[in-house]
Amino acid sequence: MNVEISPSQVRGAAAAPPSKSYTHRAVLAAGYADGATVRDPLTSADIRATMRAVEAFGGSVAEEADGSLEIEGFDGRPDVPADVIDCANSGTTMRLVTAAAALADGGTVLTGDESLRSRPQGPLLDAIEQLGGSARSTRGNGQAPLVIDGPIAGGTASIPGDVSSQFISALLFAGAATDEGVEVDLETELKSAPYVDITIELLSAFGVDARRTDAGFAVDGGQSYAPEGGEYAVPGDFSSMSYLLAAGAVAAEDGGAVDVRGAQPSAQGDSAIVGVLEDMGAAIDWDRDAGVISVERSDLSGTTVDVGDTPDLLPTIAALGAIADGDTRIENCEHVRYKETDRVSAMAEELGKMGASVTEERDVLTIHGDETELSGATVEGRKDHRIVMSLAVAGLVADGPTTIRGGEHVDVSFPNFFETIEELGVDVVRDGS
Ligand SMILES: O=C(O)C1=C[C@@H](OP(=O)(O)O)[C@@H](O)[C@H](O)C1
Ligand SMILES: C=C(OP(=O)(O)O)C(=O)O
Repeated sequence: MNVEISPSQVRGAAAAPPSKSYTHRAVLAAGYADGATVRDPLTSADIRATMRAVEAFGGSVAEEADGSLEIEGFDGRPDVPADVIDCANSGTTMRLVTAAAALADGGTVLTGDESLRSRPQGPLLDAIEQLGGSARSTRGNGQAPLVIDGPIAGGTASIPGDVSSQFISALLFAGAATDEGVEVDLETELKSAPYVDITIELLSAFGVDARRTDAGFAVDGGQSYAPEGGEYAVPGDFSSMSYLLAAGAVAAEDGGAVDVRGAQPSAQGDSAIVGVLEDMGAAIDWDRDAGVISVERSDLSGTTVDVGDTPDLLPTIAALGAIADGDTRIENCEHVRYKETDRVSAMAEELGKMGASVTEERDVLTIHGDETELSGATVEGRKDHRIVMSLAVAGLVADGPTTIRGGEHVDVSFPNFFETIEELGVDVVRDGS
């Protein structure tokens, strides 16, 4: 689907979708449990991949009329799946489910779409081997399709921390259900660290204790998953909010504001978007008790941001940088190249098509706002939800309409993104409709 965004002003209130990271974890944790109710879940393509995995392991997932999920679990011992598990476009699913598969008494085969089959899995496969399982990439290149044979008993695994934090989250989830527990020793500095904090917070809500150690992380074995009261409620998603807040900061109508609801504090590192916008000069206010962030249109200036902890914010910050005055330097971003697409190159090239002046280095992306006049263009969403949504923000203030190819990929994390921005006042035209 092509989506055309015309320069627009925005105003009013919007609800953030529920967090993708928390929903994946809650669905899988309910699977590890005897069962649980997950309230306010995100329903999206990536989450459906995790639901399919829970079912493949012998659980069941039913969506209730109020949107909550009634999940029957596999109680710490996954069945050997009757078929290949298709993780589609979801890295979180593939990593968390690979480690769960290592608990099954037999083999599991995991695959995904072309993008997911190009993303790194090798360090997690090595870790499973260190824990006594067998784990291999069918092509021997560290990428899916993957074949995992369990069960593992637990032990110590060392792993690099700078490829994906999801490997560590996966080992903590599975480690709690092993006999011996799992210690994860980090071989390098940890990137995307707040996502492991999300894991520890979620595990704790399910009665599972995991902790930081001097060497990395550890979880005792023999623990049972059970959320208090049998249910868990998912908070709002700050990565998704970043597009709405950015839209308000660049295009709120004079005297008006954009209010984003669902912004209760949690372990999400991407709440850093509020500070980034503040640093760029946005008039932004976060009422943490009410869970509402209000932002007004402001003249933005460039800033320097380290995205080591917040890789998913890179596309949003790059779009903001193309609108701001001066240089915006996005540092520590090499791991952002291992996502649905290489997002560092993708943003450099697609914003470039709109007239942005950008310098791309391996670990740094600099957008030269002073040398940039954004004009409408046809841009490629790269089958990547975050590239699509960020380019839509840039399109709000470009000179003329911007056509984004592949708009349907927002289905991965924010299925009603275009409806939401339309309600805020954005002129959106889908496929000539
Ligand atoms: O654990 C998670 O929920 C996620 C971790 C991050 O990935 P990496 O740890 O691979 O950087 C992030 O980019 C992804 O969108 C979600
Ligand atoms: C990288 C992302 O997710 P995943 O790793 O689950 O594919 C994302 O949502 O930006």
